[in-house]
Amino acid sequence: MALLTYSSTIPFSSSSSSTSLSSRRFPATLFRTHVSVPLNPWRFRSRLPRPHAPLRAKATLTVDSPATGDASSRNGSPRVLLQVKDLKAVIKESGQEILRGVNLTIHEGEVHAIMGKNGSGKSTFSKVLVGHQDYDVTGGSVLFKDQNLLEMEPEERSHVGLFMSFQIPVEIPGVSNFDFLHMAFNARRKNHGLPPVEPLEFYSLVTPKVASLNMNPKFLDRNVNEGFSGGEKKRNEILQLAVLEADLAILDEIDSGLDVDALQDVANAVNGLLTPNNSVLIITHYQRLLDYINPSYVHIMEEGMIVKTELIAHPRALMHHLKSLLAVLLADYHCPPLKRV
Ligand SMILES: Nc1ncnc2c1ncn2[C@@H]1O[C@H](COP(=O)(O)OP(=O)(O)OP(=O)(O)O)[C@@H](O)[C@H]1O
Repeated sequence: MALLTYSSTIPFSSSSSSTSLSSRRFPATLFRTHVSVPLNPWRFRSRLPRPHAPLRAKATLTVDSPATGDASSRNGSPRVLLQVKDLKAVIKESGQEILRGVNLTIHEGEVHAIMGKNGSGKSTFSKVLVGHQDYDVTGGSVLFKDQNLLEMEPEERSHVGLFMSFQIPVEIPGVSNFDFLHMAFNARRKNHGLPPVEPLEFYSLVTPKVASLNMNPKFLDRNVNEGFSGGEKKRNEILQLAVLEADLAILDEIDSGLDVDALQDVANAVNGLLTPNNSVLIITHYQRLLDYINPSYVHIMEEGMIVKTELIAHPRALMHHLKSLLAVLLADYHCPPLKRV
């Protein structure tokens, strides 16, 4: 396949640990990036059948991305949802340092994946984000939608739109799935100043989501996760995510223990949840989930730090990056934002 290779400077907002460039003005926010885009052979040989999979191009960053990002203030640029700077955390009991300066910026509309060896700190990072009691934060900052996440209780974090799946989902004896989802849904509405939704109306909202996950509707009557298989628990978590419509979903190893069919259902459901206004952070050991959910960025974690970030320029993500670039250029040259015509 022919390759069109070009070098360009694009703003890169996701971060790694070793740089802390200012993102205030345009020259400082630009990073030399080499992008290899496979030319689309189907365009020139239109009689050939089209492949089902989208063409993917990989961009290799030659300069680390900045720890900071200020895109929310730029005209038309995707809003920064999560901004983690130099985050350090220890295990409360032993004082052992696990996170040694994590930097990560996630904009709305992006899918980020964190990969890394066993024990590199991936799950600790996600648990620290949701405020797990086992860890103490010893340095750095975390802003979620411009609010200091580290000052919030775990429950508040979910109310402001952070959702996390668990490697081992919890069982809640005596509470049906339906009641649990209904309660969580109304709690979120209350947090947004909206009136509660009655059970009947909620039922009509939730059943299409159950169907889209290839789940039996009877499943709603069963107690939360009680007696569920591993795959059912994972689907149930994605159902919770779909119902709660989180702004940022952290999916910690949702692929572990799933067979191919369940993996596809879960991946399809996650893809179906993505909008230009929310984001997903996937934590995984395996590439296989990323074959079904296209990440915008893949980060590699080692010894409690993100040591490498790769931009995956599949068509949807590429559009997102181009939009960011345009917004940065317009803002720096004091142009009004582009309008749809
Ligand atoms: N609550 C805890 N108590 C004791 N040790 C812990 C705790 N949490 C994390 N650790 C240790 O911190 C290190 C990082 O663990 P973490 O679960 O974050 O790694 P991971 O990258 O998610 O690994 P895996 O891919 O195996 O899930 C490991 O050595 C682990 O044993």
